[in-house]
Amino acid sequence: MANNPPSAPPPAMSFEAAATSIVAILLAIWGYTQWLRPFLRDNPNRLPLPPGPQPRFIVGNLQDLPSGGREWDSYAALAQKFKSDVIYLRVLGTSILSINSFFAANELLNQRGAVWSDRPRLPMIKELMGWDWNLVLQSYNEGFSSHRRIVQQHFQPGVVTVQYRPVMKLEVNVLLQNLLVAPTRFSDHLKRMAGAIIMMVTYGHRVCTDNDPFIQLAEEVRRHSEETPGAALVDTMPILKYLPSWIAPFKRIALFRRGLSVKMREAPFLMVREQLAAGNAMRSMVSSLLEDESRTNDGSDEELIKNCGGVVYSAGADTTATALTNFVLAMSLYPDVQRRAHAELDTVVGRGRLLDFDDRGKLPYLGAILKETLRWKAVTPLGVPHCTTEADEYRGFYIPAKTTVLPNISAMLHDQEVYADPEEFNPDRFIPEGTKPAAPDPARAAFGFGRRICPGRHFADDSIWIAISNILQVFSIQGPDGGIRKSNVQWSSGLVSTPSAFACDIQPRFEGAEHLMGDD
Ligand code: HEM
Repeated sequence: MANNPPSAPPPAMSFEAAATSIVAILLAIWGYTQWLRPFLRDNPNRLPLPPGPQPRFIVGNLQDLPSGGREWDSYAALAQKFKSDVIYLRVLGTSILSINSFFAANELLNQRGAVWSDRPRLPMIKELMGWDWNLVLQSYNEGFSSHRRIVQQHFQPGVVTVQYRPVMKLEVNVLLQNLLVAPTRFSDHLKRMAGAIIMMVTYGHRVCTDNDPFIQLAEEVRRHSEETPGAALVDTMPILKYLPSWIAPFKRIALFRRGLSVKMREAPFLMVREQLAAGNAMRSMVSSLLEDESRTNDGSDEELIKNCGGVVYSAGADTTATALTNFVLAMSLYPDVQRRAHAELDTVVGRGRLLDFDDRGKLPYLGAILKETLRWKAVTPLGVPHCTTEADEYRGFYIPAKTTVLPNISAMLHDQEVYADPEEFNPDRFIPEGTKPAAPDPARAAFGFGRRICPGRHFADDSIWIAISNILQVFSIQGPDGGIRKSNVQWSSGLVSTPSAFACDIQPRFEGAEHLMGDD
């Protein structure tokens, strides 16, 4: 038998290959510990996690995370599939809990507010885009309570009624005139009205033209915020934020948007400070805070005031304008609802004057339209994410500390058990009849929960009511010939979900209606 030649020794592993293997092993260990963490830490009784799709090794539920539009429906579908209103997902070490019923939201976010009211880290929007100053996204350790106290004080019901209602009436009158002159541009007019009210009460700035720089800035911010906070990969893998910009395009986008965040906070604030120095500032939230601050004279609160002005400006205008646009769409799709509203207005107020806040109690059907507007299409369908500060137990399930909590407001407002035929715009559901009680007020979910509940809700309620009631009093809204097909309108992702453009016809509904709209 011939001898086989001795085999060549295996080639020595190159340095690169060895390094790659070590990194891969370290990553696998990291992934494994991240994957196991919720079971190991703070879970002495080894409670199970809430129902949800089976996680995969290392990446967890990355592929199950809803994306690509209407994420609220995908979360609701997961809730149906797993027959549970709370759904647990784990993505690269981050725990996510989707809450899909008001019942669970009430038990967790309202009743256990001390633990369930923080905000998640959100590296994309807060650290890279620079929105960490914004109360809406602020954690407890980022100055939440001082910011919240100021905004709450300036938007409590007494202040809204006395100081802000006159501004709302004035700007609604401008809205009516704009709708009369250029009805097809209704969407711009609604944005302008919502922005103008906010600019006046926050900074004492009167919006006089469509080209107002602050309204345009707000619109630019809106155009660049069509992603749901927490949806970026860097939010679940914060380490990615250290990648250089040339291989991480999201960092270049974030840098551009950072500029908008700075402008939104700085520009109107500097305007008020200059006006105060010149002695011609109008009374507003920011001017009175600055005057108070100059009396105490320590200069330390300027940043706080700047932040509070910026948050009201960024949180208040877009939300209100979106609710009003949904209302216009509903009116053009449901002519019978509109006819009944017109009849109620003609009977109670007549056609001789514009209605006022005092008329509200006498107009139950209009009140029901407002509620149905907030229910039919949630303005913030996935709310703003909450975060748990410590581990908790719910219905025998273990909820890890630092879980990102997504309240599925849309699912709560479309719960078949609570609101029959939820896709239909039906204000009657809010009018009690015989022994049938009214459906629950959607405000219990639409404005969020617990310690983070929207501080602008009284203001939003008043401004939306006065706008829709005045529009209905003088105008009739119709879809274009052939009507609008509901399926043609799409709602965006993002914190605020706006409908895509649609056409409709808005005309005065009786002779002389235009004379009710006075010069402002
Ligand atoms: C239709 C109108 C509006 C809707 C549907 C709405 C909805 C919401 C929701 C769902 C939240 C999150 C609550 C939570 O985390 O549980 C929120 C927070 C907030 N809203 Fe509104 N909002 C509206 C109008 C306004 C207005 C007019 C203002 C102006 C004052 C405002 C200021 C804020 C602020 C500052 C926060 C953050 C509160 C915090 O994190 O502590 N909102 N809003």
